[in-house]
Amino acid sequence: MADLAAGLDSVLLIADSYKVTHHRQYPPNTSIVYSYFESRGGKFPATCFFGLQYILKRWLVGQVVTREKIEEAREIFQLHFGQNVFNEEGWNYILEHHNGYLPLRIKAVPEGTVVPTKNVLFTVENTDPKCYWLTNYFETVLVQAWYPMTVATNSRAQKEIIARYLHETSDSTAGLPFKLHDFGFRGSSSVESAGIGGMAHLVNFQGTDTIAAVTTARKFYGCPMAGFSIPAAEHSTITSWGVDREKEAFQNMLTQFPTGLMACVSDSYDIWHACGKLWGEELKQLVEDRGENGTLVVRPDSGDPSEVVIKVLNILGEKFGTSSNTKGYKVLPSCVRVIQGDGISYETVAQILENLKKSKWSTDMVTFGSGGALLQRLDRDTQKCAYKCSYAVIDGKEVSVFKDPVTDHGKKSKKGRLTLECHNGKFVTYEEGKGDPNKDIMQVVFENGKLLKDFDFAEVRKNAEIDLVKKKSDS
Ligand SMILES: O=C1OCCC/C1=C\Nc1ccccc1
Repeated sequence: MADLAAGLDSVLLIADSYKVTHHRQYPPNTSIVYSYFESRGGKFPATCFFGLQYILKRWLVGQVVTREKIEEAREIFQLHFGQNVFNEEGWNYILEHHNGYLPLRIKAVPEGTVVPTKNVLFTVENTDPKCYWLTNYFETVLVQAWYPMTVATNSRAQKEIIARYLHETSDSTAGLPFKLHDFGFRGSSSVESAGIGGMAHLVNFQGTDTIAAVTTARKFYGCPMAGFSIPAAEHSTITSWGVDREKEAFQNMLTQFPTGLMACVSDSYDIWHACGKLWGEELKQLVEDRGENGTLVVRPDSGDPSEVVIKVLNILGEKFGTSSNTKGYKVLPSCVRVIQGDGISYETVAQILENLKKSKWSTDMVTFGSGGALLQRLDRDTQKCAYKCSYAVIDGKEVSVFKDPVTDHGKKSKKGRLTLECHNGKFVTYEEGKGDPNKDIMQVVFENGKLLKDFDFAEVRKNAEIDLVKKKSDS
């Protein structure tokens, strides 16, 4: 019996089923199919392009077509369709004439680039006229780039909000990279997607608890350590001491981690008592005497985020004292801070920061954690990501290809060969080959099975930087 477990790593088996039947459906003598990927619009006006390189390296680069995979696919598709629709000849041709390398050319905007929606982001075409059917075979896995780019876009939008409030209410934006911590590992749909999405968040920030994100960045973007975390409690490590020993549990955290940052979830029973009596009185001296850079980060984890964060700050301010920064906002001594990791999303973070500002607290006193909203509560429609054929060569004649549904002209697709150019800082997509290929921002990143451009994470982060941080004038 064939090995039933195989197949989960075969490039022949990562397409939607119907694509297996598409080689028979194009016009006779089709020699080129050229398609493009865009964000047609959606929640954010611009998309931070990220994650194509992961897909290329994970699935398409190298000698990905083998005799075994062809045999296996033939067997699986015979069972799956109950008839012979598999393009064995086509795949054998790739194996025999291209030595298992995929004869495709992919041009893409540099990873991390922020591009207004409705612009081309990458193009795909076959480089061997016999393999016209290959371009759209890989739509399925290439369109999955929607996920990392949408996470990066959503995460970046929150960075802009936090940066604005930091700029308005604190002495420095230096802490910005650690202001939104990834809490999303458990709420992700799989370890792989947590790695991809967690890595996308790290394009914009440096705080994460999603270990898969740093391992994925190491493997696919050459980044030895893309994100950082600190010693932190969870409810079990506090509640296991019993309701009458929360103080002992807190004291243990202070003695086990005597220097640096340490976070302690403090809402197991009564956060007001925890802040006012335990941290603010009985353990106050220990908190203030912690070693160099010793900072206790109090973590509420329930209640209305706006109300709770401000009330926690007010109690801690009462107990540990406050001073005023150069912008006139309240700051706590460096030995204590707050992290709010419950209910944080693009929709709520602005409101919480506005309430903080109204209460005259510096944004620098708080860090945020975000889980499901950061890595999971998004879909392909958030940025309306789509892949469409815009050009073909049939019987040796070039043709523009498009759709324009009478039932939704928002789904109208672009025509012809596309280039993306930048004119006085504005991105413009040229259709019908009317652009200047020498000015195309899109670069060939993949050709005939080889990765031609390997982005490292630092380059991606630089491309994705937000304006406020770019302007040196604001420090
Ligand atoms: O609450 C959580 O849910 C799930 C993910 C991790 C997590 C908290 N971690 C943490 C890290 C650094 C400072 C504070 C908390």
